[in-house]
Amino acid sequence: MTFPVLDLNSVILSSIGLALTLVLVLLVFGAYQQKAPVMRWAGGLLTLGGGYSLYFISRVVDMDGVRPGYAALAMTLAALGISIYVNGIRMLRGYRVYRYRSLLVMTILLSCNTVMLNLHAPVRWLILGNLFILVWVFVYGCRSLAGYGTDFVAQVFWLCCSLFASLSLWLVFLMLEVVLADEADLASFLAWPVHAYMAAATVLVLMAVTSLLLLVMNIRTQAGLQAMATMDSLTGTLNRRGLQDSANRMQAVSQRMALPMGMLIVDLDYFKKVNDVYGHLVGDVVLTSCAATIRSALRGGDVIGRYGGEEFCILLPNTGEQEAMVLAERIRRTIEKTPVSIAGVESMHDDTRAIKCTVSVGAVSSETVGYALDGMFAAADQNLYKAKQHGRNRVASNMELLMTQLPREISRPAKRHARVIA
Ligand SMILES: Nc1nc2c(ncn2[C@@H]2O[C@H](COP(=O)(O)OP(=O)(O)OP(=O)(O)O)[C@@H](O)[C@H]2O)c(=O)[nH]1
Repeated sequence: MTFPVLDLNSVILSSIGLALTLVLVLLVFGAYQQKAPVMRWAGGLLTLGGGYSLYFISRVVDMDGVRPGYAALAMTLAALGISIYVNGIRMLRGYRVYRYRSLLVMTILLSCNTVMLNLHAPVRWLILGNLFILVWVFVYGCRSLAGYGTDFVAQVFWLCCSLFASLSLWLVFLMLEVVLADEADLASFLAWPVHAYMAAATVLVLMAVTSLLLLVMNIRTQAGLQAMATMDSLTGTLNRRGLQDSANRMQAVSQRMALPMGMLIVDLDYFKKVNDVYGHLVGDVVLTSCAATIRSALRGGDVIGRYGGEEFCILLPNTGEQEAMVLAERIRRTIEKTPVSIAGVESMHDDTRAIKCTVSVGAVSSETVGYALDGMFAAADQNLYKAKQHGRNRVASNMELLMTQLPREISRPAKRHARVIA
């Protein structure tokens, strides 16, 4: 077995490359530490540009054998540029910078280049090898930007993007080789290797795929933002804004179709005590759990949202006041008989395992107050106040003689507990 002879030029160039890279890395990750992220981003682009300029210079100037060394150095700089670029974007987006990983990539790149140079590998091999690493750096960086590998579509998107980028670069190299060659003419252009055409076709396909994926990602982002803007993060119900949107839609449809629309405002009783006695963590668990319990008592089509701190509003399509009362009573009873488990939650009373909760409900429907939403909200609030005034853990509506008008499902328990107030 014969060992390759060390090429002095390559070793010197690689060492210069290593030193330069280290200096640049230190510069960027050290001195730039306190400066604006956009500096890193711009620095990355500049380094990238510098790397490729160096490569092109090495292609134009005839340097007898030294050329591969320059190509390797240029590619290393290019990878460094991409690395800084990705880190710059990470900073702009408020993520942590990959310091040591970037250094690792640079070291691997330089080691590979040095080995390849000492093996007297042809320039094209060197370019391909480096492009491969560039792809890796780019994919790795972009993967992290796309959310640490959680979103498959984002991953595929960035993979396609990086393949697209590296294939495009390769095509540019091939094209420049033809243009820079002495015999550059149409014949030599047409005599391009088949793989160049294949690469071109792949680039086009990748372009289409990436555009499509970008579209999907944008739609998803839009949907995510929409959800974030209209959802209450604690309870998973709609927030006030989402509730208002839904109420507007439901009101418009109900009015157009001359259907009744119901509304309930459900308020947890003595919730302040829960917070004071058990702490806010338990309070949050109670809120979340009650929201889930209320949701379980609703029908498909009913809409629930968090109206205030411990208040929920429920919109009921095609529901008159009697039916609204039935539902309100069902919610009241369900909450009453479903204690909230707080096992495992950090509490100020470690011996308590479950908390019994009750709710008061104000019910209203368009039948008694009309379709104007402000009027409905106000009336439901007033009824809630009435329920609280009469001792809590009960339901109140605008209707008179409610007890006799209620259907059987509610009238018996309602009579028994005398909790429904007209
Ligand atoms: N843990 C927690 N507490 C909240 C949240 N939002 C509001 N609160 C608390 O809910 C409590 C509401 O107290 P009050 O308005 O006095 O109502 P209450 O104690 O339920 O009394 P009544 O409604 O009259 O029965 C306050 O202590 C708020 O701090 C929340 O998101 N999490």
